[in-house]
Amino acid sequence: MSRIAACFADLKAQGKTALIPYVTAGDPHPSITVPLMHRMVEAGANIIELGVPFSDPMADGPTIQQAHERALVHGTSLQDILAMVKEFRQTNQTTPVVLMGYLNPIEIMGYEEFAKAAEEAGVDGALTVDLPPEEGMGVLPMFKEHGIDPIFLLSPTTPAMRMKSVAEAGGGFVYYVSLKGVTGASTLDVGAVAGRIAQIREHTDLPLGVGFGIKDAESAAAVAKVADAVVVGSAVIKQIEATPDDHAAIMHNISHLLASMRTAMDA
Ligand SMILES: O=P(O)(O)OC[C@@H](O)[C@@H](O)c1c[nH]c2ccccc12
Repeated sequence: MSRIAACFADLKAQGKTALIPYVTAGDPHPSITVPLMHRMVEAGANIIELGVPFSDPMADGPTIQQAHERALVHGTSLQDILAMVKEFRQTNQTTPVVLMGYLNPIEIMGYEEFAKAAEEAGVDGALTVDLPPEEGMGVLPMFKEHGIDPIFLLSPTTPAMRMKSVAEAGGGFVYYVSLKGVTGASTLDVGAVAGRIAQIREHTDLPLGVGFGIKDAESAAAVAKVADAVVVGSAVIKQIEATPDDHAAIMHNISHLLASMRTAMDA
């Protein structure tokens, strides 16, 4: 069983929902990323979404765009990120790590080489925003061969017919984008999300994660009632944005945010 499947099975047995924080690797400095990953697990994170910095993150709002820029200042590369995951795996063999980003850095490395290196580093999934499953024919078998679950996005505008094919092409979990727009939105209609989640469940047995616009304990708890996983990105990155030069404060504030979400989700 894959690490992601095991994680969801374990949570299901406990009647819990997965908490998935997103951080951009290398933001605000490469030295913080691995310790921050461990700290997030201690605070209650079940899966880590690790962003691969890219110069044109077109699905991201200003908060995460700036995270990419801060990480790129230090030249954080895909190779560096795989080394970070490897280091994380030295003391954590159970928490799944999903690389999250855009196709370009993977294309440059080469798909096969990436899949091999990612497997060796201990990566569990890859979410490439600009690779829709329809265009992944050459790539997806390679990912799967190396135990990398391809994670795909569904949106409020995805037609029912496509839900099934996207879910079939994917692995690990399905990521439902809660709204039309970019990351870091301030509005979240939990009622509308619940309706769409029910519809998606008719087409797949994969766990369903929801992201975009979850920013505090209250919104995390509300989404946890209808989904299998809650993804939180911009609210985490805002803690970095607040004190970019104070790593201890960043660790403390992110840990505090995630712990408050965990408590509310489990209540
Ligand atoms: O930032 P938000 O609104 O909390 O949404 C999660 C999101 O940031 C994270 O999953 C993510 C970061 N970059 C992305 C690009 C596309 C889809 C999702 C993402």
